[in-house]
Amino acid sequence: MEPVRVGICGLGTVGSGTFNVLTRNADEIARRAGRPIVIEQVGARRDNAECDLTDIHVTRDIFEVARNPDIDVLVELIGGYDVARELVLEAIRHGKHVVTANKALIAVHGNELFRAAAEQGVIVAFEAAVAGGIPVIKSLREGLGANRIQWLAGIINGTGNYILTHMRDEGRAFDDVLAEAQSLGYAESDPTFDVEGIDAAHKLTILASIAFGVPLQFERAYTEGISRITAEDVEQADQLGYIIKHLGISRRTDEGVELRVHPTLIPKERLLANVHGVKNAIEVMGDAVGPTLYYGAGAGAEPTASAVVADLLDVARDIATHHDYRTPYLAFSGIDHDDQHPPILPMESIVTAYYLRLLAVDRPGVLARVATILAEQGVSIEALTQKEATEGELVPIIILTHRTREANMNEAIRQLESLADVAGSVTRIRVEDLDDA
Ligand SMILES: NC(=O)C1=CN([C@@H]2O[C@H](COP(=O)(O)OP(=O)(O)OC[C@H]3O[C@@H](n4cnc5c(N)ncnc54)[C@H](O)[C@@H]3O)[C@@H](O)[C@H]2O)C=CC1
Ligand SMILES: N[C@@H](CC=O)C(=O)O
Ligand code: NA
Repeated sequence: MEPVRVGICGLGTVGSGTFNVLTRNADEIARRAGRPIVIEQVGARRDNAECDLTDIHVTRDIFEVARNPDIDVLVELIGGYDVARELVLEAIRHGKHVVTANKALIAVHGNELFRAAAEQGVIVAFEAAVAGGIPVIKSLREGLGANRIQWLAGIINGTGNYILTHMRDEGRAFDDVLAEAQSLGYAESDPTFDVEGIDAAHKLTILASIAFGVPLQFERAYTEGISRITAEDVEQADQLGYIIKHLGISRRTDEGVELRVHPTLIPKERLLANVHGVKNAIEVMGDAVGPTLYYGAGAGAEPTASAVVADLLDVARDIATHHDYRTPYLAFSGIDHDDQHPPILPMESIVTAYYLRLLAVDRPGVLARVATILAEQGVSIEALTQKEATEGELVPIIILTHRTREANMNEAIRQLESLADVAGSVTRIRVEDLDDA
């Protein structure tokens, strides 16, 4: 059969990994695809010493790749929103299939890109965009197709999990571990995307669309990062039998779909509590299959390349299939035209348990006043501990609550912070038992 001709744009961490995996495993990949997958052209600002570019047609103009009549598939690995969007739209206009690892692009511009691709009848594949090498998109979109998905929760940022793991286990400083994650090629070009939860929210947006059949709505995701987690909270969580992980959570309720990314206390014995370093894991609950877990490297050159090349194999197999008979981009047919899909819920309406830490003046009646405020908001307390005074006259109070509405918790925290007995702000970390697992 005719080879599939690939143009790779961007030769950084993932671009070089993709180049090398495709080259090294060319024979194995050709046997799987039933035809060779060949690198016809590379678009890169500069060569990369990791890649042997002898005999490769290299251009400094990535748009030349998008317009090259000898290219069947453009692989977009430059990252970012705007140029990547232009590049992919240009490739689609020229009838090319597209493979991308760019979650920012798919989460923010995906609805537009899929419309354009459907009009041209071309594939846009993006397995590498969520959880790097873990084939979670394929699993959700195809393997779990029989199920009504109930919820999914995952560690979906490798850099963030790497930082949390090494800070906790080695007592190292945040900035020091972040620099290491950057040097290993895990971090985004703007690492605030990793540490402030934006990258995880991009990925969760994509997972939720595929799980629940809703259009991509990144702007509705609640996003909170790991930069404010303190060693003290890690220690308190540990004493209570929990570990703090940065989770993306999406859940179907009677009212709509939750879409939230935030640090979360989870019981130490849960599988997700034991996912460390750059590893990612996503737990998916289906009504028929029950809980399933997907685990592996969430970032890095060759793990991510593994997903990019798997998408190229899918393109090679599906290239001759009419667009109407291919798997839909987001797993459900006609998401765009279907206004029956559930809404994304505002954060105020979610229901979860909470860990609270506050500093109070050590005088009679303080605990009663704290408990009264919580009770008036309908928040019931599971455990309350008053610690030894650490800061002058101030004592830390740690509270675990039962499940309650976020709006009630917001009001309770507002009132607690306005008490004369309470110093500074109240730390709030959500608690999930993931108890169907
Ligand atoms: N690094 C990782 O572990 C993972 C990265 N991704 C995604 O893969 C994509 C690429 O990420 P990395 O390889 O880590 O980034 P990178 O910064 O290492 O590589 C990007 C490359 O694209 C080149 N580039 C950017 N704009 C260009 C232009 N206009 N013309 C020519 N070259 C251009 C840059 O010079 C750079 O070499 C991003 O969308 C990222 O979010 C996804 C999963 C994992
Ligand atoms: N920066 C991302 C890369 C993979 O998506 C991460 O750390 O997870
Ligand atoms: Na993946």
